[in-house]
Amino acid sequence: MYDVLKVRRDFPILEREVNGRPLVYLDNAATSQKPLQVIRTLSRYYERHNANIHRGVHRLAEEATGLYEEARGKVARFIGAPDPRGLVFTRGTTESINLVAHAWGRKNLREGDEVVLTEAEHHSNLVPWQLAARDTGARLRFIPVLDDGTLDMEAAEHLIGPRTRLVGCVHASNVLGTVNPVERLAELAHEAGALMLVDGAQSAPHLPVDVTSLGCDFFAASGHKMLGPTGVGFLWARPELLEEMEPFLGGGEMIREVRLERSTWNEIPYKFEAGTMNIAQAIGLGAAVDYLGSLGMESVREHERRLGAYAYRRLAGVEGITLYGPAENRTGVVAFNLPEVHPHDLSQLLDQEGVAIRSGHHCCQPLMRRLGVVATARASLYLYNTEEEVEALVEAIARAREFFEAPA
Ligand SMILES: Cc1ncc(COP(=O)(O)O)c(CN[C@@H]2CONC2=O)c1O
Repeated sequence: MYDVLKVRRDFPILEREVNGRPLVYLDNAATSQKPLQVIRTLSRYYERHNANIHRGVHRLAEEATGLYEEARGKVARFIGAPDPRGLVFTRGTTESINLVAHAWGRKNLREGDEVVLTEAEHHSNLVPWQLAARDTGARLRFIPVLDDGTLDMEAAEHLIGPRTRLVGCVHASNVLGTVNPVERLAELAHEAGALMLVDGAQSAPHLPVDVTSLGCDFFAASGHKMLGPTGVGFLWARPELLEEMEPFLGGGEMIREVRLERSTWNEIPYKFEAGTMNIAQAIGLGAAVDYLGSLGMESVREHERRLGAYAYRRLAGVEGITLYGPAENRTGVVAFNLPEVHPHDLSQLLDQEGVAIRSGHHCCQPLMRRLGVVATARASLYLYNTEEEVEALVEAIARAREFFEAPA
């Protein structure tokens, strides 16, 4: 394990006050804070190495290209990808999944084919497939969520069958905190001759990920949720799939030869990196991966498992509260509701006390309907949060209730 207080000194924003109170940042599922090592990497790149990449023949361009491709290798190794050619930089999870739905989906889905998703998907692993199904005549099927927040795997075994062409599943839910059995879903998908896509937005920052042992064919994640800057994420795919897929975006870099009527494509992964990429952000993500590697993802996972269980236990002691998701095998995401306080009102009152959580549907409206609510409050912990911050949350909730119960 690592020294959390020592780690916190790497995150200057955690020293902030908000509304006259120490910031208690518990909205990490939305975006994480950034360590000085990432911030300084971005500054140093712009101060000393900034140039456009790949085509330039001058020293600066060579340095920038080297840093960018070094970042690709770091991220590939971080997720256990054997070949960095399968690592495509994107803007984030949303763009990564849209790339698959367009560049693989439009080419391979036909009338009557099925894409199996779950009731717990974030809109970015649902809407792209709705659009692909609309355009190809394919049909979407959904693995139900059980009352305890886990997936109905018996139903999954019946839903995944000879018509299935792709199974897509969120690895760790941004609402329920559930870590889903994507390895088993990948087995079921492959037995049916289908591919497996994992939405890793909430797992890559929080769990050790090895795409080979997961058995998936596509893995998508966002840099800003794993200590990196906004504007960068990645899609990992088995290189042979990328070779077969059509380009997603057309333009510079992704071409080999361009004629007026038609063009040929660059090799992977560049076929999928059209135009000037978010160079500095990708290099910043490489620094974020270095930082996470210095802590060790097993240690990050263990810290969040313990702190998440502590938060779940302390919140369960709040009278009348409804907690969503399983008590075990969860990340540090805890969604909850109080009977008499709307989550938006609660989060505003907590903000008055310096406590930052999120309220709303969390881009999971179908899951909100499954839970029988319109919205929830959500605290989401990360590697730098502490038990004292969980206590601050519980105390701020108690004061918010007093505010609403106080006679007018
Ligand atoms: C499970 C999951 N998938 C995909 C995304 C989309 O990621 P990008 O926005 O980086 O493309 C998110 C974002 N999480 C949302 C964002 O804010 N709060 C959340 O829970 C997510 O939690």
